[in-house]
Amino acid sequence: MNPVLAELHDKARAVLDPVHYDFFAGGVGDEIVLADNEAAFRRHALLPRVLRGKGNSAEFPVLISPTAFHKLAHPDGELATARAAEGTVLVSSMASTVPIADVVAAATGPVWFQLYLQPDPRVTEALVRRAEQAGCEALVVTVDSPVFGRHRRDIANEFHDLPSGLAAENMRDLAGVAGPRDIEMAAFSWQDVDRLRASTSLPVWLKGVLHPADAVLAVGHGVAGIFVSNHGGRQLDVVPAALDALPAVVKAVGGRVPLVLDGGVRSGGDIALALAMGASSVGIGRPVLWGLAADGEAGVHRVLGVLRDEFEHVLAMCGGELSHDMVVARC
Ligand SMILES: Cc1cc2nc3c(=O)[nH]c(=O)nc-3n(C[C@H](O)[C@H](O)[C@H](O)COP(=O)(O)O)c2cc1C
Ligand SMILES: CCCCCCC(=O)C(=O)O
Repeated sequence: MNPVLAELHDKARAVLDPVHYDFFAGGVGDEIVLADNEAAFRRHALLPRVLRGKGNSAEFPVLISPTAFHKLAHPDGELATARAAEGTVLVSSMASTVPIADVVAAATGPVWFQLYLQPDPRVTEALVRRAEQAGCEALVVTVDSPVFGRHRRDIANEFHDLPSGLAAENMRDLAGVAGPRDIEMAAFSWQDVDRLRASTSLPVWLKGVLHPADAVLAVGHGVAGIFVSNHGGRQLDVVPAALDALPAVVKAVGGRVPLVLDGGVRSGGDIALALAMGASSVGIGRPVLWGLAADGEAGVHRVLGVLRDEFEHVLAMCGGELSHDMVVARC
């Protein structure tokens, strides 16, 4: 891990309420997948190419993945994250503690809205209208959560509710219910994706696809792109690391839509590996939360800055381009 990210993580652990630290840090079950997401990067290496006469001209291929409840990390919450995002796409969680309109107003770059489809279609519809009116540029539908993940740390800590004064602000005053509604998890189908696409002109991405057959279905159902993700090891503890699931999805999709690799990315080298293995970009979750908890907007800015700097350095060292033939197993 980049040492600046490690330092921010240590500071976040020190300043956060331990219950909230566990909510952010924890995963499902025995946290095998949580650990494996990072370990998978250590199982691969890059063979750099030389004498290509190319530098580090690529765009910064990093998105901020959606994470809930930023005001648990810092009083400025998602406003600080949005201000720090600086041109990087911010995927704002439906479970944000700041309303989406205020997140977009504070942002310096594009904001996409992460959506859990809701059993009451009127609630989903109202959320989509809210995201559109706020100026979000895409919807990211999280499809890996038919039920809540079972997080042992949260169960042991009896962490069930937000502290008083905090709420999932996007859930306020929807479909006839005054005040914030609960976010509900439920099983949906491809028809629900079709219905959502028909209801909006925004591009619709799916987040939480691991099986290549689902990736092919997603392309067939007209999605704009796919997050290859196991939700940062928070949903099911028997799945592969996100990076290990990537190659089959890359092969199945064959370049028809962009793929975001999300889970365990902690350095510029990790970003380069994911790109060489076929991702178009990567998503980062917890490092942003550590930066936010440690130092608010400046902390998130620092996280993005060190990743940008490290990625550019690695890319220059690799001859300015990354391709699948450069990836080898680490012995
Ligand atoms: C505290 C926390 C809250 C999260 N909240 C959401 C969420 O509201 N919606 C969602 O789709 N994913 C959510 N995720 C998953 C992230 O979007 C992302 O997939 C994951 O954090 C990536 O792994 P990483 O933390 O190793 O970078 C959350 C993850 C964490 C750690
Ligand atoms: C009670 C609302 C929970 C929002 C889901 C947040 C999430 O996805 C997570 O991983 O945590």
